[in-house]
Amino acid sequence: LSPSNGTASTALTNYLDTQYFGEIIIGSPAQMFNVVFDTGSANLWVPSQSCSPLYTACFTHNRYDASKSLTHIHNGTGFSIQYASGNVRGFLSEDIVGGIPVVQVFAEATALPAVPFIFAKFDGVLGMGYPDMAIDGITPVFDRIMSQDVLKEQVFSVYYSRDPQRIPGGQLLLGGTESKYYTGTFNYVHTKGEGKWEVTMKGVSVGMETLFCTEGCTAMIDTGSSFITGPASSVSVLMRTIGAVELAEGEYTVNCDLVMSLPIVAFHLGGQAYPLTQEDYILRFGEDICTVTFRALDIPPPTGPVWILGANFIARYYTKFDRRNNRIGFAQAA
Ligand SMILES: CCc1nc(N)nc(N)c1-c1ccc2c(c1)N(CCCOC)[C@H](c1ccccc1)CC2
Repeated sequence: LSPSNGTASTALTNYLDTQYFGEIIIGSPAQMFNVVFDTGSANLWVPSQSCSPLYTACFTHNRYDASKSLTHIHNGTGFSIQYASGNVRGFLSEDIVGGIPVVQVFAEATALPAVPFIFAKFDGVLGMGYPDMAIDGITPVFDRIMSQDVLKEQVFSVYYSRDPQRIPGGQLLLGGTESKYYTGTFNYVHTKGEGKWEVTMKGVSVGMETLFCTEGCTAMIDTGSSFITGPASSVSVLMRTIGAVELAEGEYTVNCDLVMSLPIVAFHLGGQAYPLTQEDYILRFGEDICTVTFRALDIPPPTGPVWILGANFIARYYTKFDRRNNRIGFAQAA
């Protein structure tokens, strides 16, 4: 993250269109980590040198070694965070983070469950959510950067490529938008104003019919999720409508020969429809396995019920997260 004309850009790696992450450095001398820049959470954590080697997932990732950093400041407060796909426990530390030097309180993870972190191609997570979402009331990285007044705009934009071979696999741009990653203009939707990257969705349509969320519902725009998730009741009907079969818990596949005949699924946000074609919501693993990138996921109140629009949505719609105006902008991704 090196600020130039009031913006700072980080290239992202795209792993199989399902994981997108970029590099940050922590401490002096610099220790490098791959992290997901995650709008669904608001804390920074990386695996810790003091994570027991019994946790295979720690063993197979870069670990922060406090004893090797001259700028490390001890904290030691307990930390635990819950994601839809797994949770992480550890303790707090403080050190210099990133190219834009911010002194940041972050968590050293000492308990990293093998499922799912053994599948993570990244080491840790850098939450890009609002401060209200931050565990232990820690000021998030982006808030610390905003308070340095180095950014042209108090926004950040996310490009996720739709082809794992494409270089770069994506981009996080702090302070503005990158014109080469979108076409047309931005349509904006205001956040629900509860300190989350959440908006009111007006409906989910399959083909010409609005079948779900017909009375309105909540959608989280989540750069940390691979897929689109929705309430199990809606997603199971959606899957039956497109002829998908449930493979594992909440996971669906379709016969690859039928992919061409699949309907358009559209998400109605802020007076605009955001359609996904079968190319956008089918992942082809090899010749004959076509998985649907919608997952059934019931998130209990008060957080849920909520639809989560993840990487496969963002790959189609270049997304601008606007903290100045508490709104999210979408444009056709290039
Ligand atoms: C980024 C943190 C996070 N933040 C939010 N808001 N939601 C969720 N679900 C995650 C999360 C936690 C853990 C893992 C994850 C995602 N993964 C997906 C990366 C998505 O990269 C964009 C990978 C994966 C592989 C196999 C099966 C399930 C998941 C590794 C494990």
